[in-house]
Amino acid sequence: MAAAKTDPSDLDLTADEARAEHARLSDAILEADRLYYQEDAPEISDAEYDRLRRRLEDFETRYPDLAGTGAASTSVGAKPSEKFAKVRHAVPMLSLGNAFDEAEVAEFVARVRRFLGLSDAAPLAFTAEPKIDGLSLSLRYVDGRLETAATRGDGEIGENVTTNARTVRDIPATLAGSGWPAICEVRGEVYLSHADFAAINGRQEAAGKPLFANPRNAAAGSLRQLDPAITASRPLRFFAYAWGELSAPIAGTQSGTLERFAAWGLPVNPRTETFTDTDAMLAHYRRIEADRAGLGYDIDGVVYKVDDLALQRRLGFVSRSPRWALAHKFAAQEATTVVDDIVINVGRTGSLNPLAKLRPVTVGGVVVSNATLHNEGYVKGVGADGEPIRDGRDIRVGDTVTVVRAGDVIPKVMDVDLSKRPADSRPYAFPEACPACGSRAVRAVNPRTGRPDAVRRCTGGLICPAQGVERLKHFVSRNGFDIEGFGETYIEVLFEAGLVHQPADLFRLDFEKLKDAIVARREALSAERRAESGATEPPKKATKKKGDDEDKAIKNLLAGVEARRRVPMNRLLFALGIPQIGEATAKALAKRFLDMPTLVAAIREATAAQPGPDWVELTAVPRVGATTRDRLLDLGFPQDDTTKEQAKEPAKERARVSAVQRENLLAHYGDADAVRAAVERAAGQRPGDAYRLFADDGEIGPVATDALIVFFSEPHNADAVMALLDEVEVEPLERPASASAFAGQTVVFTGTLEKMTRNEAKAVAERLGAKVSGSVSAKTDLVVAGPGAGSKLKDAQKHGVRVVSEDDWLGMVAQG
Ligand SMILES: NC(=O)c1ccc[n+]([C@@H]2O[C@H](COP(=O)([O-])OP(=O)(O)OC[C@H]3O[C@@H](n4cnc5c(N)ncnc54)[C@H](O)[C@@H]3O)[C@@H](O)[C@H]2O)c1
Ligand SMILES: [Zn+2]
Repeated sequence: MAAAKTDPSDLDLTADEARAEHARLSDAILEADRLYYQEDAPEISDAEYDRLRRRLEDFETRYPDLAGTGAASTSVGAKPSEKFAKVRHAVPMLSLGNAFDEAEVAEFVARVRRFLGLSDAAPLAFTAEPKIDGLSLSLRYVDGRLETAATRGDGEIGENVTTNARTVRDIPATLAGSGWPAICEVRGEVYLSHADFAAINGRQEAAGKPLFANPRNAAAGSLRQLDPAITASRPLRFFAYAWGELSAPIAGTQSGTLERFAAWGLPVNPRTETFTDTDAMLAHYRRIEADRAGLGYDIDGVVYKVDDLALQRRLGFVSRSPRWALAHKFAAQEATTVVDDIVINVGRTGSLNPLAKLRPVTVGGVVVSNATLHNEGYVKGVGADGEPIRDGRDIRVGDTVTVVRAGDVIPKVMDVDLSKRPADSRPYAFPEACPACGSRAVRAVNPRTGRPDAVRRCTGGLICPAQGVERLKHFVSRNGFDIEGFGETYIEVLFEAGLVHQPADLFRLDFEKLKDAIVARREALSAERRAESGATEPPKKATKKKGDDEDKAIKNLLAGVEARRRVPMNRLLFALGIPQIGEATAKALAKRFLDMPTLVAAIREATAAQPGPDWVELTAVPRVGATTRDRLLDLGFPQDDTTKEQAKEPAKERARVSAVQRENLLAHYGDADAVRAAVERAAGQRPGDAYRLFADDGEIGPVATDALIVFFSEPHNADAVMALLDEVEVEPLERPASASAFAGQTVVFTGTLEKMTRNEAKAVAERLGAKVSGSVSAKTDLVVAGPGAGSKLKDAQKHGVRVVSEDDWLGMVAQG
């Protein structure tokens, strides 16, 4: 096969040493396979994995006695996960032989010709197809209808993912056109676009869930789900390029088959071409490699296949792969360099993102000098609790590291070469204050695991310039202050102009300042446009008419702000954008604490009455509620809750935990002794009542309590809230009136409303229990019409729906 790249030190191994090394390689490959295929979470790079495979092959060439003796020598993929039903493939799903340079491709072509007894001059066609970096899927169509979808698994037996595959839009439920065999097994690759991958990871991050390392893992993780609703929410894509069982032949060539696939509504990769000339084929490979970053999805090479299916049959298979195909992989997108510095970027959601400043190095043709280090957990080797972090790399300034680029995703630091670590290096001290605003930065405890989150976040949400724009947009948004006219653009303009840093600033705007900022922005924009179009003449003066319109718009903005100086407490709380405080929690807080000074004082008291870490951890054990927790703290963890004798004793009886709780406690702490010790420690760390007022309220709970404490402990935030309270008047909780005369009615607003904005009108109607609709039908109960109402008014008359003026409506509302 490939030119042997044997490590010279392999040459003089004793038979025992060779066997041991062979076993080590085989184990390393099987473990990497398990992590990659079963867990969708590889721990080594693809290039590194390919090196292991290649070394195993070379080893077996060098020591023929060992050939085929390790489990990895002939394995494909990994065993199907037990989570799924199994599907036996009628035709096995194999791997592909690899080539890493052009000489190996030439060798492959020569080998095929030799095997077929063809002279160098005899024509021989190959298809060249992008090698999509996703996961392969076999779709069994019976009479044109999708019957089963299965992953590759170990090549013989795959996982049944039919329900999930049906949610993938690229996969037709029925084949289009005609002429497909009654049994038609279509194979291809499920993948994710770069854009969708980024969106999924964005959502994972927002939900505090682990991020996917790359689009392939995200695609595999999304398809291999027990809950098809999750698969359906991920925009998976599909390309067809192969087949399994067919009850009748489709075409005589690979390319002909792909054409038929396309006619049946199966997506086929548009960059597939057929070549009879090796040089032209390699030129195609280079073009695809050059276009790689712009494709929008990951590919890791080009697959060449003998086009003629009769010749494919003659060529047959070697152990893991067909003899008629070859995967020509792209040059490794990785390189080794030194970390000169580690710096922190603050993300728009306040995450402290570590970035490695690298000694510049060329990776896959691009000079790289920055690479992401993901989060604090990744940079560090051990967590605050002293436990090693699962994916923690312990990366230090001065370290020699491997940098990997995948598609157009930002380069990342993968591995540290510990043998090159300077003797005086120190673990990186991750900052505990936000570099953008100086507020404290904390790692929230994950309520599901009781462990700190891998990401550290700035707590200065209301004043942090790195997050400011996002926080302010949230503040004015519909479910927050709902300030009429304040779209995202205005917030950006005012933030950039330095007029608005924190919510209170919105209420301190005046006409002149606002106008200056808007005019400056408009002039900057038109200057930019002129520079782009190369025009040289000076800007036109704004006309009088335009100026008047602008003044009117600014007045309207200010009126929108004034209209919100009175705000229900729950809206204010939600608008602050405190992590974990959604609309429901904001309502619960407003219900319990009635006004802001009372709430702030209660949070201060709760802060002083906080529990110790062991109490918090106990609280995080799933299904252990406040009542059970307190019983445990009072009475200890029971020896055994199953014997009747013990259950009779009143104390033991009261200390009982349910079977599920017991199991969860044991799973969390390890064994009964560990639970007992933890409960004892927690008993000494109980919080005061001021804390429990929040934490034991079913609607607030410990997670929100901690988030409030973190938020209000940051003086910047507390000051910003006080500044806001100086500007606005807080009303008590906003309640939906269920018994109103409008409950359950459908109301339509039309024409120009003069006393309220559309949003306000809608909010009022909804608060009274009405449904607001955009069109008039026989089901409409009431139309509120302002001046200029048109077709909706006609519709109302047609359907005999009651029509009232805005004033009438306000009168009706006032009466309830
Ligand atoms: N990082 C790790 O720990 C790790 C572990 C295992 C595997 N891997 C990666 O997987 C590769 C080997 O695994 P493999 O056997 O799954 O893949 P392979 O590279 O040997 O190629 C076979 C696969 O290519 C895919 N493919 C994409 N486009 C194709 C096309 N047009 N025609 C045919 N096949 C196409 C199919 O899914 C097929 O199963 C490694 O080279 C490595 O990149 C990485
Ligand atoms: Zn900050």
